[in-house]
Amino acid sequence: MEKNFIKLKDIKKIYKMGEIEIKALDSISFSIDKGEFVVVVGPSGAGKSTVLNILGGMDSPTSGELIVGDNEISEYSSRELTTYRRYDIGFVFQFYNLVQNLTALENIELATEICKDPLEPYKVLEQVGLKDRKDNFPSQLSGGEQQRVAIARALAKNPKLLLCDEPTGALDYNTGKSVLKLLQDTSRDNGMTVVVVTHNLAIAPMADKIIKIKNGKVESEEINKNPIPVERIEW
Ligand SMILES: Nc1ncnc2c1ncn2[C@@H]1O[C@H](COP(=O)(O)OP(=O)(O)OP(=O)(O)O)[C@@H](O)[C@H]1O
Repeated sequence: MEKNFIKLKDIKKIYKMGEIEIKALDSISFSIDKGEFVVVVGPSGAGKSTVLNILGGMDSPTSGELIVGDNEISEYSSRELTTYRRYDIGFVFQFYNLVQNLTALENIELATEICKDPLEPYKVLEQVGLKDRKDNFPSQLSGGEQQRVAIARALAKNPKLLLCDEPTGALDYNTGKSVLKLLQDTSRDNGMTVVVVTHNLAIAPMADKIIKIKNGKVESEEINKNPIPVERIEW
């Protein structure tokens, strides 16, 4: 595992709303190794989504540094950030965000069209257990299946980093578990660096590293030497 592949140093994010300043992130520092499965957990409003958006180049810090590999992302222009989002980052959102008039396979193909070194869309669909559903539209798939397509779409880009914002937020208990298992297996089997943001502290034991965030600060950072397979976690 490449140590400290991603580094956040004293990241602050202040949103100005007229006279009012909202400190979403108040000097956040932590690092992520290559291939690590990281869970970022904290209560609503803690700053989790802001961390994820900065990691993914969707937002820029007010101050501080974000380094990914040898690149200082926090210095990037908006054009460079576009390239970074396109080539280096896979996103998985709570509500899947699939294109409704494209099939499962077409959704994945569309994403790979703008990439440098994508994986074969059908193979990735097979990997997430959905090859038989390739010609189905999102409305013909269950929530869990749609989220699997969304994960396949993110993975097919062959990103350096997979970012997931409450990926099980819209799923029932067992479906949520199987989606988390897919993410955990993907990290293990493909050496993929995965960051999952959630308010559900119960899933923390499945992670290699747990970052707890509260009021825009890192409350604790814990390395888990023995991550538990998600199927053995109950909540
Ligand atoms: N674009 C924005 N403009 C103004 N304030 C914002 C903006 N985005 C986030 N905030 C504020 O920053 C703080 C952190 O928000 P963030 O969405 O990162 O929290 P979160 O931990 O992801 O919460 P949740 O679990 O509810 O999604 C909140 O007080 C939020 O209102």
